[in-house]
Amino acid sequence: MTGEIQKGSITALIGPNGSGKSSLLSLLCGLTLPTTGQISLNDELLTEIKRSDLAKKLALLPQSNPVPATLTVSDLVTFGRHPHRPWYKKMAKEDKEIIDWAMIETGINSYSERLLTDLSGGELQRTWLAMVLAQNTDILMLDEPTSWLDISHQLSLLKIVRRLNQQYNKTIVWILHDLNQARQFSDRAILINEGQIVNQGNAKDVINAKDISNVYQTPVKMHSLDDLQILWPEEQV
Ligand SMILES: Nc1ncnc2c1ncn2[C@@H]1O[C@H](COP(=O)(O)OP(=O)(O)OP(=O)(O)O)[C@@H](O)[C@H]1O
Repeated sequence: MTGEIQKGSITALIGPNGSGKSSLLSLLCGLTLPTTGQISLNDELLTEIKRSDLAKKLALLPQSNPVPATLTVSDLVTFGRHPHRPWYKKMAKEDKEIIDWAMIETGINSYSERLLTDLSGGELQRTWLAMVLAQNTDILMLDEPTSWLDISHQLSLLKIVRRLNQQYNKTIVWILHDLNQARQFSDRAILINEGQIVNQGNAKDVINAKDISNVYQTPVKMHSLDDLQILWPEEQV
């Protein structure tokens, strides 16, 4: 089945553990090569785009990142500029402006000189997001960006990403395990099961009780809460 990510949209990759979401994201980023099929970006085959050029078009926030002990917040965000300047060149005014912008957009500018090891989980995740943002790409790929965050920090991060999409027309592809959040914060969804795309389209259509029950092998119902519709497991303990 052919899958499509629409420019300027937020697309959620959803599916059970081990269904192939991270593998698909890795393929979309050119980190792994497809054994069959093709992936193209704006009509150009991904395999024909130089890695250094690809890094100017898309940025990936992986699922887990080791925390370098001696680095500060601004050091890490500066790494985001790497694809845009050779290691031997000093940072230009434009690099500094983009780094400052990324830190302001993610709300981390007030602690830019703190060590990464001194940050809370929520602060650290926003710092990683700022680093990815400093890469200044049109496309952001985020692998489970809200895992390990409490509900308030999850919402804060989801809102930052949605603002980046709406204000700067960033194309977002993210993996989210919370199906209600995926439904609420994404325009589109791709439902994956056992390495296959089961359904794709408008997030509100794809994330429906019937398909989710089937794919996750867990009966769920859709409930209305004010104007919000939420999925809830049918069986309560
Ligand atoms: N490097 C690899 N070599 C071999 N098999 C792999 C490799 N990476 C992942 N897999 C397998 O591919 C399948 C899909 O894994 P993947 O990590 O893409 O799933 P996922 O949907 O992202 O899962 P989760 O929600 O648990 O993160 C799994 O069965 C996994 O064991």
